[in-house]
Amino acid sequence: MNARLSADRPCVAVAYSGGRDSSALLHATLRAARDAGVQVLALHVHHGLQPQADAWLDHCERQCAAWRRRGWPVTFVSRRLDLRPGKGESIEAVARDARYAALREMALSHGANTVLLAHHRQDQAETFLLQALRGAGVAGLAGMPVAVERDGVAWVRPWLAQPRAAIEAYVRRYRLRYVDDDSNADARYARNRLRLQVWPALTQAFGQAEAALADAAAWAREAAACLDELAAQDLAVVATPQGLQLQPWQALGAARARNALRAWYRAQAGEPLPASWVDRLWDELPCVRTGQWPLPQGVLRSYRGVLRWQPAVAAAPAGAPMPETLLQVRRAGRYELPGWGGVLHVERCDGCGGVPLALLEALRLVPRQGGERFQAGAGRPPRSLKKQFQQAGVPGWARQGPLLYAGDALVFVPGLGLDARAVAMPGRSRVTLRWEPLAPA
Ligand SMILES: Nc1ncnc2c1ncn2[C@@H]1O[C@H](COP(=O)(O)OP(=O)(O)OP(=O)(O)O)[C@@H](O)[C@H]1O
Repeated sequence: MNARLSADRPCVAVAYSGGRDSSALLHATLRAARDAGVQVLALHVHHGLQPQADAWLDHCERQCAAWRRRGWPVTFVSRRLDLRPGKGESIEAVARDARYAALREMALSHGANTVLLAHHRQDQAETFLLQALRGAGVAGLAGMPVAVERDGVAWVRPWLAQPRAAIEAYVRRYRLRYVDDDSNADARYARNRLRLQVWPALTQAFGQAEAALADAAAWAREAAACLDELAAQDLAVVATPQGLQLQPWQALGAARARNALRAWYRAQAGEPLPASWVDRLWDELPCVRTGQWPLPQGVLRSYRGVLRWQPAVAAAPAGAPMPETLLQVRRAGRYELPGWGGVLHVERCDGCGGVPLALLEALRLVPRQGGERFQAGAGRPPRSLKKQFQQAGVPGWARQGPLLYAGDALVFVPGLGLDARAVAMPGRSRVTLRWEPLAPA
């Protein structure tokens, strides 16, 4: 049942599993939408994991059809998933990610950019407890946000402050029909063990547990926001485009420095730094002048008081690629050189030095062999590469890229830049070069 949505009426989506909570939320949303002239999309995801999933989809579709016959503004949309978790992947996590992706895709393709989820106060309290039992920090203890914008969709949990009992009362009051998910009794899942074995005892001994734990999550959320702000202020001082400046970073003191490190790493690597790594780096960085710490997504390297992040390159499909020996550059852009483990960036710079673009038409890419001489600036003598690297403070691992020659003329050295003799060459359409090394996967 996929009635057409009218383009000129606002539209909101509800993630409708068919369970008690989302059935109540969809019902309440429809009652409000009916009078407000809003259309409602009921989005159902069939995970394809349990034998009953077909019956749940069927129930949801029929329930929406019944509401629609009553004149309620609902449109049912569903998506079947074909989940194939990789080795060692948690099926719960794979299903959750795929569910959110499917909900997003269904909502956006039907013109809704807000999706309502039926999480309530007990869900939030449980999340807080589960995070605490995993030893989470404040960001984890903060639990779920009431509203968050992600990938073009506003995910909203209008009932996050509602006690579970209020939703049960609503379901009784309107005699709503819903499906029961048997997997909720599966004790392999931590949330189910908490719900079945711990929650009844906890609430019996502490009557206010649900409200108190949800309040604690709200405090943690506020604290996490303060820590993010503090990290941003500290990083404005101790982080530069080169990396984290270790001396001022240590001077922040343990708590602030570790908080800043976590935020800096997240910004660099796009994922959180595990707590054990924060401890390790805090212990080791002050004692090591030059060091490297390989992580799954790349490598952290310290050199001359600066901590840098080098992301890993994607693994080559078959064996390591051979270093490229020739490169034709006819326009500005990004030239990937997997054999050299990096990317050459060619950027236009008319009127600001640089080398003529025409010089780069047939570049030779050559490894260091010793004895090369590089001229760092106009009027300065060419000197050995080794001396130039030392003087410029280029760490050993950043000296690995290819030397670029036009004929026999050295044009560019990763870490040092353009040779002044090439810069002196006449020609229009000038460009600068930049080498971005990528760590091996
Ligand atoms: N298969 C699904 N299809 C659509 N939305 C879903 C699905 N599963 C979960 N959701 C949405 O995510 C919310 C949280 O899901 P979760 O499984 O944690 O809760 P639940 O207690 O099973 O909720 P409900 O009682 O509504 O099924 C649900 O209330 C619903 O809004």
